[in-house]
Amino acid sequence: MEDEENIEEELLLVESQLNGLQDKIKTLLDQQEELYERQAQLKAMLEISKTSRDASNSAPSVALEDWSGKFSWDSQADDTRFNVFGISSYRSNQREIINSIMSGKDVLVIMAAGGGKSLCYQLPAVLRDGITLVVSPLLSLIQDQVMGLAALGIPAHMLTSTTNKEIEKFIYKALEKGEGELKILYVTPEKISKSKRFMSKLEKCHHAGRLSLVAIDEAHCCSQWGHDFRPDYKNLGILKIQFPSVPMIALTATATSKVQMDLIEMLHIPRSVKFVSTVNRPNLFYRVYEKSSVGKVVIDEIANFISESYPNNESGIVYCFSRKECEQVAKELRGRGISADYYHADMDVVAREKVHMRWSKSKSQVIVGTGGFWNGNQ
Ligand SMILES: Nc1ncnc2c1ncn2[C@@H]1O[C@H](COP(=O)(O)OP(=O)(O)OP(=O)(O)O)[C@@H](O)[C@H]1O
Repeated sequence: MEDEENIEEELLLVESQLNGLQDKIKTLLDQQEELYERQAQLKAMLEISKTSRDASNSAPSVALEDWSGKFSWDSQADDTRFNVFGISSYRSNQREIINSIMSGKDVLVIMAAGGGKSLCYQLPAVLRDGITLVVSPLLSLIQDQVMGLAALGIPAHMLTSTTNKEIEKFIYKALEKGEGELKILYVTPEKISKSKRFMSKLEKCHHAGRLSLVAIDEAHCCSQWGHDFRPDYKNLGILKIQFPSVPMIALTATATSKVQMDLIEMLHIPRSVKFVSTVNRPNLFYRVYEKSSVGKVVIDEIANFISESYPNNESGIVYCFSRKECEQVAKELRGRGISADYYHADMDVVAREKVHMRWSKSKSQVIVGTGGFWNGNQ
């Protein structure tokens, strides 16, 4: 009897010790989880910090000053800049980039959005004999560029799924036979990867010595490490393989050193001269507002923010996560008197074009879009 009591007593003691241990184990496991989480955060921070240091430390492969000296085309370039493009002076790196292309180099340009990348290939396109091929990912952007160039009197066309037969015929004749006036031809990457007919005409153009320059806009789309990888961009390497003597310029606003290395490899431009301009844009700032949990209130707040902060109908973009949300938010904003259109990947090309055109001509104030609208519309 006494034995049993002793055993029970000890059992209670062991159980209480076990409970104590369980608590300690739980605390330790919680601690371990927290440490793992912090370890992952610190590793990610280190990776980001290294990547951005590499990007800012990576000096151009040829000293900048080598490209800012005197060149035989200086006066012609100045004349074209001023009298054709209406630009009174170059911005940072533009002249050097233009000089390196005019010298026949391949060039990689990393320049902030709105920094003036287009001039870097459009001006050499005008100066050099022959046709410049520009690959750009978005139809609406291409349309803007072609309209802008036409307004400057520069013969530019686009060959895309929306191009009519007559223009297509004109472009093919210009490529194949050098007939008609064509200086800059815009295509989407699909044209390069999917149209054998186009590639054969381009080959003929090159063979006749009329392909003067290849420009790859939004070049970060080549890399699957970039934020906007496009499978068709992966095939653009064919251009350097087929036309090795034609200088190539790859332009982007955002590329980590990993993306830069990737796109240099994919486009086959290992000797490219690299120009990195600052991505610091002091005119941009973030402001964070607490979001209400009530959907209607959120829309009211967005609508109030737009009408109070932008009373003169200045244009802007509202981003949403899903396509359905874009449509709903645009509708709600319209209901509150704000001219808003939605834009997302489920819409067909014509509908997207229409929205982009309305927005660029200030016929609608706000685009409600998914991330896809960001590309090229910064
Ligand atoms: N040297 C310059 N002086 C004044 N304006 C310029 C100069 N270079 C370019 N611009 C103007 O700056 C604007 C932005 O240029 P551009 O569209 O080429 O920028 P971007 O770098 O291609 O931007 P994004 O990445 O958004 O496509 C255009 O209106 C262009 O005419």
